[in-house]
Amino acid sequence: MTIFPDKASFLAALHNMPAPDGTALAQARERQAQLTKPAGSLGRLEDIALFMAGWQGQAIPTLDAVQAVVFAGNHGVAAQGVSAFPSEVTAQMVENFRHGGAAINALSRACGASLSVVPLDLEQPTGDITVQPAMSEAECLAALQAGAASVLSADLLLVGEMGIGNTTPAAALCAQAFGGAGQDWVGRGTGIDDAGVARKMAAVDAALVRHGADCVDPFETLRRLGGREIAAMAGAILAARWRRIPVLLDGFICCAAIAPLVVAAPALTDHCLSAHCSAETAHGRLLAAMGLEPLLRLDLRLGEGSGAALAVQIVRAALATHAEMATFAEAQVADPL
Ligand SMILES: O=C(O)c1ccc[n+]([C@@H]2O[C@H](COP(=O)([O-])O)[C@@H](O)[C@H]2O)c1
Ligand SMILES: Cc1cc2nc[nH]c2cc1C
Repeated sequence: MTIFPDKASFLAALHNMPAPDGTALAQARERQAQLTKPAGSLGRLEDIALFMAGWQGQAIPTLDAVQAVVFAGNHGVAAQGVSAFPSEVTAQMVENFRHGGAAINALSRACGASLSVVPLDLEQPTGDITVQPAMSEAECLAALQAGAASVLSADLLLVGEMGIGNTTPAAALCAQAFGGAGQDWVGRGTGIDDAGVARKMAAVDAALVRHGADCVDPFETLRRLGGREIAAMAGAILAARWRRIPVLLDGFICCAAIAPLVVAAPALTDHCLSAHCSAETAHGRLLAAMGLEPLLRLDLRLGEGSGAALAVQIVRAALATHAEMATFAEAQVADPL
C-alpha cells in the first residue's frame, strides 16, 4: 500500500495523528497505583509502562516483537569535505550489517530485536545541499514511502541510520527548524578535525541561505535539506504513529529527521521516547528543543540505532515490573496511610 502517495497525503497524515488509547491508559494507571511500592517510586519506569499501555492499547503491554530498522543513504554534500570517512563506507557498512558484524547486529541480538536494513539508492547520492535541493519531490516521496513500508507489526520500533556525511544535513534541518546557524548545530560527527568542522559550519550556513526561504512546510524542508535515509526515518516514525506502534528514537540524525515535522505538529513526539543523548554536541540542544528527556547518556556517537537498542532493556524492565509485581491486596502489604 502506498502510504504517502503525494506530498498532500504526507502533510495530512502529520496534521491529523491518532491519540493513545485512553481506556488502556486509565487501566494501566489504576494498576500502577495498586502495585507494592510507594506511588511514583519507580520513577520513569512507571511513565514508560503507561506510555506503552496507551500506544499498544493494552493495560498490560508486551514486548515480544521489537523491530530495529536502519536506513542508509549517501549525501552529495560529502564532497565538501564534511566527514572523516569516504562515502563508500555507507555501502560497506550495509554489507557489514547484512553479515551481522556491526554494533547494531550485536546490540539487536543482545536486546532481542529483529533487524531490518534498508539501503536507499546508495549509488546515487543526494544533491549537494549547499547548491541544490537534496532530493526532487518524487525522490523525497519515495524515501518517505520506503520508510513507512519498512515498518512491520511490532510492539516497539527502533529507528536508526547509516550515512557518511549525514550530520551535515541533520544540522541544517535543526537550524531551519529551531533557528540558529551552523555553529549552533554542527559537531564532529565521525570525528572530523577543526578545519572540517569549519567546512561543515560553512556548508550548513550556505544551505540555509540557499534554501531557507523555500522551506515552507516539513516536506519542503526534508526535501531540500535532508537526505534519503533521513526522510525514510521521518516516514517510518509517522507510519508507526498511524499503527500506534511506540518508537525509540536513536541519536542526533534520527531526531533531526523529525525536527521539521515536530515544529509543524508538536504532538508527533507523543508516541516517541528518546533512547539516549549522543555525544554529538547539538543532540542535547535538539532534545531540549523537542521537549524530550533522554533515557540514557552513554557518550555514544555511532548511530545505527545503537542507543535505541540499549534502551530496550529499560523498556523491558518497565514492563516487567508493571506486569509481574504483586498488588498491595495480593501481597497483603498495608496500603499507604
Ligand atoms: O547518532 C548519532 O548521534 C551520531 C553522531 C555522529 C555520527 N553518527 C554516525 O556517523 C555518520 C555521520 O557522521 P559524518 O561525520 O559522516 O557526518 C552516520 O553514519 C551516523 O550514523 C551518528
Ligand atoms: C565505520 C563506521 C560505522 C558507522 N556506523 C554508523 N555510522 C558509521 C560511520 C562509520 C565510519
